[in-house]
Amino acid sequence: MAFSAAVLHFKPLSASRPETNSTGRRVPTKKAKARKVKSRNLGPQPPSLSSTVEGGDATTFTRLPPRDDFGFDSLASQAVSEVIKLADCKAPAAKTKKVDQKLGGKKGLDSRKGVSEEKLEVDDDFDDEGEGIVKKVGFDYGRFELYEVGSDAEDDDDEGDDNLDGEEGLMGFGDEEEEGVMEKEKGVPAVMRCFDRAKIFVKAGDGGNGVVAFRREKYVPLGGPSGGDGGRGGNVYMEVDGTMNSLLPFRKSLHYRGGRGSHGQGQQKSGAKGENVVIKVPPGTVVRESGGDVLLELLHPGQRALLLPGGRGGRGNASFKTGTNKVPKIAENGEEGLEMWLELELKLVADVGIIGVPNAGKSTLLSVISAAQPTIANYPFTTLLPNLGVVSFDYDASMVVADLPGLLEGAHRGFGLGHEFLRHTERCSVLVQIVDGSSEQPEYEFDAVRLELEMFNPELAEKPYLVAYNKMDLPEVSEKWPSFREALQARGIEPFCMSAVTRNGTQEVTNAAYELVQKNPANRDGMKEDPLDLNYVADMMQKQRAAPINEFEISHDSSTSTWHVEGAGLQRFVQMTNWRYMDSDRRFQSVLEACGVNKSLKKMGVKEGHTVVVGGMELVWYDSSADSGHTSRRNRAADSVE
Ligand SMILES: Nc1nc2c(ncn2[C@@H]2O[C@H](COP(=O)(O)OP(=O)(O)OP(=O)(O)O)[C@@H](O)[C@H]2O)c(=O)[nH]1
Ligand SMILES: [Mg+2]
Repeated sequence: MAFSAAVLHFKPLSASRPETNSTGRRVPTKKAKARKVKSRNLGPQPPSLSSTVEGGDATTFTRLPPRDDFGFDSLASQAVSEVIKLADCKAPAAKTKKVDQKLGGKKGLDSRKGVSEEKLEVDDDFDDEGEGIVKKVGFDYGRFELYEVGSDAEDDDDEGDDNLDGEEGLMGFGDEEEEGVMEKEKGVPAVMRCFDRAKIFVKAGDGGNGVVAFRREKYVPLGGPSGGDGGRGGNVYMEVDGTMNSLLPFRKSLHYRGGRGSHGQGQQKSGAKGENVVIKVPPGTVVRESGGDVLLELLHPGQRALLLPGGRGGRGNASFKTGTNKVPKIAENGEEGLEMWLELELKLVADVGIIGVPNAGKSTLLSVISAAQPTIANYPFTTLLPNLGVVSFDYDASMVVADLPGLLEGAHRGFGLGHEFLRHTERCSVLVQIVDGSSEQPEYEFDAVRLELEMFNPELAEKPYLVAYNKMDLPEVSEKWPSFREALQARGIEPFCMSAVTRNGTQEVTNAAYELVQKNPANRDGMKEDPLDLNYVADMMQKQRAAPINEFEISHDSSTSTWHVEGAGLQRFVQMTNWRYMDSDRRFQSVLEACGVNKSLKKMGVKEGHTVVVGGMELVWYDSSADSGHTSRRNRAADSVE
């Protein structure tokens, strides 16, 4: 019980050390009770739920006080917070489901039935207006312009009219229209929104606690400390799974937590490691910290990145044995695992992207040049989610081709399937633009799609591309081919013609696309760019966490006479301090002294009785140079123990 007077400046309020007598039994005192009532909880509490519960198993060898000394009130409060956490987790999921159902039901864009319902509703009211637009913009999208009218009519009539105004429709858009864009995106069915975006919560496992134990064996007197270390918490990994092609699985599972490390045991047994969590994502996934920067881009199947390392296991008392302290009664809590919210975004990784207005024959082309079997039908927006196909050539070469959903005027502002899929073209090295030969004015259609690309992202318009005029098997289409060809040749573009249905000319288009892919290694390389160190995120986190303990900041609130000492290293030290053990207090004091906290506080003018908050732990300052000096403090300390 000999406390070093020179270091005892603080007395922890929020986690009082259990009072014990020389046999290790707890002797409750009035003072101890009073202190318990006074204690305040700020931030993370040093004694954790599991340390109290699970650590109990290992205490058969120890001189720990009985559990009820320090357990139940904190246990109860922890249990409650656990329940709240679970409820919190469920709430957003339930909410999302409701919203999804609502949107799916109303807009009905994700089913064929929904599409026809929407059209019927709109056809009666807006038929005339619809035709007007078609003439103004100069090409016929068939009936799909009615989506715009329908969704606008529902949300905001005026805005809908603006958007349908031909000239403005392509170029002009002000703030009001920008707001409209947001509304448009909300109208996209959930399955499409979740196809390439997700938000998830990840948490690495907490480390297990170390324990205090002593060797008890016949014929081995004074066996010495034998408390084992806690096990490491489970890591969180992210791995690219080549068989996945969307982020839809994340709609249902939002939370990913590494397993907790087991606590140490007597006889120097270390706890087992916590279970790792591996989050599978499709190739082309971009990982961002929620609302922050890009952390990772995962492109190739099999790539595995360590995102969050599990918390370190706390050391048992066997690790604290020194020449001067052969019976250490101290062990650490396991380190808490890091946690964060992540935003995932999927950008398709394909060599060639097939773009064009709805119904142009994009899916038909993919189906004839690759083994992919996308849905093909004679109505716009058959393709809602991109399809990927691998085109193999005779000479052991292949390329990945993506059939993207139809683009229409205003797509850059979110119309039609808008932003959702323009983004996918960003990763393609080469674009193949299919022009629907059966449309009234194919040249206008060609221009409109190019304009949309440019408006969304000028870099897209600069990508190498080729033009394929489709549906040549129809007589009226082949009639228009010479004029279309001339129009494009006049602008220095040499278009291809083909019939996707009869496969005439498709081979030429694929060969030309492959040549373009080969000629543009820059794009291809850019796409396959690998971050060399996939564990960079974990390293960064680890670095932040391992901040030196002597790096801290002190702020003073004079109205409440409170001093706040903040630093990542200190915070971690406080979290890992297990206040149940007798020597923890002493170690805590000496660390504060050694890392310069006491000195800095004295310099800044801390006075006896002031509150000092260190890493969420609230303490009261006792001045060592006060009248009665060391002796009185020693007495006070002795009082509280005996
Ligand atoms: N006659 C003829 N019809 C074609 C040709 N290519 C496609 N079609 C037809 O055009 C319609 C639309 O074809 P899709 O391949 O679904 O068109 P898409 O561009 O994928 O359409 P979305 O997915 O809605 O954007 C289908 O009925 C096809 O049979 C062609 O070369 N000739
Ligand atoms: Mg399609």
